[in-house]
Amino acid sequence: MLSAQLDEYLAEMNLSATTEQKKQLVGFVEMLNKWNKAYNLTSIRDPQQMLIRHIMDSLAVSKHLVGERFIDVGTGPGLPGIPLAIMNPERSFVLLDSLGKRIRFQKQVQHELGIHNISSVESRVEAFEPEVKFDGVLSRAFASIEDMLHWCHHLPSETGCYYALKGQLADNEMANIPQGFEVTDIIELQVPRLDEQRHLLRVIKK
Ligand SMILES: C[S@@+](CC[C@H](N)C(=O)[O-])C[C@H]1O[C@@H](n2cnc3c(N)ncnc32)[C@H](O)[C@@H]1O
Repeated sequence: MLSAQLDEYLAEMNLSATTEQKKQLVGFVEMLNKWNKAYNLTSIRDPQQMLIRHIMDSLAVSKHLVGERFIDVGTGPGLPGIPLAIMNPERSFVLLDSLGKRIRFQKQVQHELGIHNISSVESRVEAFEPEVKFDGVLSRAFASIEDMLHWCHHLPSETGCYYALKGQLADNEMANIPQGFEVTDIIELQVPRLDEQRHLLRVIKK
């Protein structure tokens, strides 16, 4: 059931996946569903809705990414980082969250599903000092854009940028982009079976 739906949604989004990648995406939904009862990972309880609201929602940004090294800050159970890592095996993803139980879940996903291009870090983002900076700093449902840019100012490389996954854009949020940063793109995203606004904001340091 889930895999038939996944095939349909991937085709609608014009994304192609190998049998192994599809197995991993469905496996991730199944693990979210199983661990959710004990770990409270997401308020969405129905696996079919998880597929739409978590997996496809994350994958909607896949074709807009540029570069090789990414960090997903406030990733929670690994969103959007894990679906993006599965579909972009040539890129690496650091999944950062301050809550230990979410990190434990991600490590189990990595182990059970054999995802080799992710590493999980338990830290507050403000305290995390990476050895090598990132081409892309991603976040979904993490903070206002203003706070995200303040807290993550030390993470992108010279040519790196921020990708903020947003629902409806709030005027006051857009008016509060801190000095020294510039929104270069506002991209409307389409997620199959989701009749809600989704946007991707790309921001650079000026
Ligand atoms: C609402 S959840 C969003 C999870 C996921 N990105 C998603 O889209 O479902 C926000 C996450 O940010 C984490 N978080 C909040 N403040 C943080 C900080 N300063 N540093 C690292 N993680 C933080 C929380 O532990 C939580 O898992």
